[in-house]
Amino acid sequence: MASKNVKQEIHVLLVAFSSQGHMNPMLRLGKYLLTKGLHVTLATTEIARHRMLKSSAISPTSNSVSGVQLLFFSDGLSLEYDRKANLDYYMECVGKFGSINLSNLIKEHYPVNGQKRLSYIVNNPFVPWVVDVANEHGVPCALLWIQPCSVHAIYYRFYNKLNPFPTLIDPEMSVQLPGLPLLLTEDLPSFVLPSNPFGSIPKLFSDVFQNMKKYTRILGNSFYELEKDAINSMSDLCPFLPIGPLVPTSILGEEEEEEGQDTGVEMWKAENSCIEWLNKQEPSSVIYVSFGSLVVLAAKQMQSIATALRNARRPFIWVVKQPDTPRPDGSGQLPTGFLEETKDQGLVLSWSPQTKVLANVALGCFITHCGWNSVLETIVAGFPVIAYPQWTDQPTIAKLIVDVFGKGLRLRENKDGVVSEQEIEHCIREVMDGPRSEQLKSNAMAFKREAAVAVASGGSSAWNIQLFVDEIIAS
Ligand SMILES: O=c1ccn([C@@H]2O[C@H](COP(=O)(O)OP(=O)(O)O[C@H]3O[C@H](CO)[C@@H](O)[C@H](O)[C@H]3O)[C@@H](O)[C@H]2O)c(=O)[nH]1
Repeated sequence: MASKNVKQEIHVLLVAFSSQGHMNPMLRLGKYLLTKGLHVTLATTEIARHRMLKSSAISPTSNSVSGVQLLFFSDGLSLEYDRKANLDYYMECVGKFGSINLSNLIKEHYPVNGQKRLSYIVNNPFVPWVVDVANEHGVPCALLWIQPCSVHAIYYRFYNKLNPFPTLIDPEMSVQLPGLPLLLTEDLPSFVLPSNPFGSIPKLFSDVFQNMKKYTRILGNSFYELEKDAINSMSDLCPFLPIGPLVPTSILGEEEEEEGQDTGVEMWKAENSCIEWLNKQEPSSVIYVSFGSLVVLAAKQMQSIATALRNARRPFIWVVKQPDTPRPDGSGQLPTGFLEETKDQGLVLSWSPQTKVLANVALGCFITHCGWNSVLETIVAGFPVIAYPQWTDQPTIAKLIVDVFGKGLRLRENKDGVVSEQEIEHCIREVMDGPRSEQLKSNAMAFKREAAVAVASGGSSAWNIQLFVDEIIAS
């Protein structure tokens, strides 16, 4: 009883960049910490609050999700400012104003001589300045790395100049790093390549990876059995503590939470009626296509996906998220007539309840941009994927899917930079019922079982979370 009272006085502050794919793993970590009796608050920028109110993920009077308290601070920009179109300036403002405003928030909510003592801060890599704010307040800070450990291992070696990376300008180059398969240019995270147009991200990562020592722990949204070679390869350099997969409890096969409280936030309103439609489809028959929250595909690419889906003559769900501002070049738009031609075959949604879709037995395969949350969700759900990576960590994740996890195929672009309809149709056939289908499905099922073991009591991730909780309590 005495130890429970001690735990109840321990407050942990999680700080995340405001996108859905960044906040959700943090919230799921927060939920684990809550179950251990800690008090947990998640802080992010005001723009997230604005989007969550719009999608009804929170109400104007609520200040918590799944028991995790929410706090918001300003990034110094107006809510209307087009952050996506000005990424470099946006990142600069988040760092400059976010650090001042977060520091003030900490002073206000955890006053030095007050009742609430802030014991620990956890931030994600896209708000790296948080570790300095934590130091300023004398609070230990851990990093939650929200991409694969393999990507962490590449960046760590690249930004600390530990391994000879050949001239990255050479399109024929390859790099062999410990614990990883041979990586070609097409397999590397786009931010290390000279073609990367966003100056702010390499600068941000360079700071993060040269300053890993500021953190007490590097936690990771992965699990040991999934990336053991990469995780082992980092043990002497910068130990990585995998505590994932941080996915909703419903897809993990644990108890369902209340509607809308599945340990996550929804920045866009999901079209839940698709579940009823899915329930009417044959098992393992449906192709699910989604490219996450950020990617907008070129008009030609939309055309070839549309043709491939129509020709595949299988049921499908395609998430086509409308860009915030319509593009005059037609990117992100469905070809004319597609909806009418396929109305008896499939559904096009502007946003899906993805984790519920992936948990449905009707799902056969997922054509994905390889966002790490989506890929972890398919690992837990246990079916194969078709990888069409676009940027950032996605090329490396596609490489892992094909060559390390052995649970999917990668779409190849033609010389015009487009994946043809024939290529998409071919991969769909291969994954659904081609000669390699059984092996891909069996590998996918094996990782599903391993993921379930990792998070269950006594499993590798459950063990690591307890280790971290013990460190927080002892701090
Ligand atoms: O219709 C949809 C589509 C997606 N999702 C959810 O949205 C999240 C998307 O996350 P992710 O798959 O990681 O994609 P992004 O939002 O694109 O994620 C960004 O952040 C990830 C973590 O850093 C990186 O791995 C990606 O490359 C980067 O694009 C997932 O949880 C999905 O379940 C839905 O609920 N409905």
